[in-house]
Amino acid sequence: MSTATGTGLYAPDYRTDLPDSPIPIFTTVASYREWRRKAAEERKTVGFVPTMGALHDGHLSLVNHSLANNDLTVVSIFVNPTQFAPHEDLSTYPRTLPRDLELLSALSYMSEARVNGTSTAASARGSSGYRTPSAVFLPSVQEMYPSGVSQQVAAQRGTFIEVKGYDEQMEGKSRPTFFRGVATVVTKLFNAVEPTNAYFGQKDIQQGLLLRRLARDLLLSHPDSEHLHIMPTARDPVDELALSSRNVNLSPAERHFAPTLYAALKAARDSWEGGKSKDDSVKTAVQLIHERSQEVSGKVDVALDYVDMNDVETFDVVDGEATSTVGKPIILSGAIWVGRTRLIDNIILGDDGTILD
Ligand SMILES: Nc1ncnc2c1ncn2[C@@H]1O[C@H](COP(=O)(O)OP(=O)(O)OP(=O)(O)O)[C@@H](O)[C@H]1O
Ligand SMILES: CC(C)(CO)[C@@H](O)C(=O)[O-]
Ligand code: BAL
Repeated sequence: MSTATGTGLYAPDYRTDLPDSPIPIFTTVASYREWRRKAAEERKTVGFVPTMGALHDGHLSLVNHSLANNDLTVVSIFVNPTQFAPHEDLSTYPRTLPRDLELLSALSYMSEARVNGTSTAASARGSSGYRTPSAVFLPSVQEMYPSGVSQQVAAQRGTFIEVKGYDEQMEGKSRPTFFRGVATVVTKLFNAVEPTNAYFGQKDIQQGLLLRRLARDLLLSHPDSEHLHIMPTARDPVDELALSSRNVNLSPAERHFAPTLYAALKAARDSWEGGKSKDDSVKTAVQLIHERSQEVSGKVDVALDYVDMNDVETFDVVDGEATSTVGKPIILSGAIWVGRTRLIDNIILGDDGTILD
């Protein structure tokens, strides 16, 4: 696999060196559109799971949701340079395409028609009743950014999308150019892929909600905001660490510590649901992270980025002493550095059924 060193963007050129895969791979927008046109002629629904690769069971849970609810399922793998700040980990972001393709190829969903033993299988693959991922979209950096690309906002040229007022809290506060990059690339991916439904993970809750707003504000139809689904976070079955591509970068000691973030959020949730103020609830989480980091001092470097509670609609920070917001959905989220790996997680307090699918 060659590296497009000329761009300095650590972009493998998959068009020249593609691993074998039983799933059709489209490396250009034109070739994908040809396939998409046929799907439209056949009136097939298309589910879409955008990813940056290094797939894990969290991604696969999104793909399984798509397989269950659409005739066809497209997965994109694109490590988007513009959502990484210049000092962030674009160069070391895990890239595991051959394994990603193997994992996707092993997925299979038995459609209801097959389960019920009827012969009217609404299947994506002939009449067998089994649905498997239909296509992998693997665009190049050059095609995704025809006007050129830079991680430095000041040096960027061409069209970028910003979702004003919703990209500066929580993750946006720590990563001020992150959502500009995400909103831009996802708009491009939506334009190329033209999905009926798109699937995102709760682990990146601000991203999912911001993209719903983008779909609404830009009057998108593929997908419209109601077809942009946010699915629950998949976790390690034993210690509940949120699955994440970057977890592979954790040392054994760091991996052991990593579930502390979710434990801290759960402690804050219990405090809040027990009637304590927002300030006290957040303090409970921060205290737990602090105590556990003392226990591993000298072995694991831990740095708290933030723990906060934000309104699910406006993303405004919940008023410090208020308990009057109980009953209204709130994002309780946090980020910590464990060694050189930044972990994020969240819990929705009082989800009223409008946030997660
Ligand atoms: N544990 C998870 N459960 C459900 N969805 C997830 C999980 N982790 C990631 N996703 C979702 O998968 C999609 C692609 O995410 P991405 O490729 O960035 O993986 P990631 O694990 O979030 O990587 P990173 O290490 O960058 O956080 C996003 O919609 C993301 O929210
Ligand atoms: C949505 C996304 C694929 C855009 O690059 C990325 O932010 C991610 O994987 O969460
Ligand atoms: N899932 C979030 C991708 C990122 O951190 O860049």
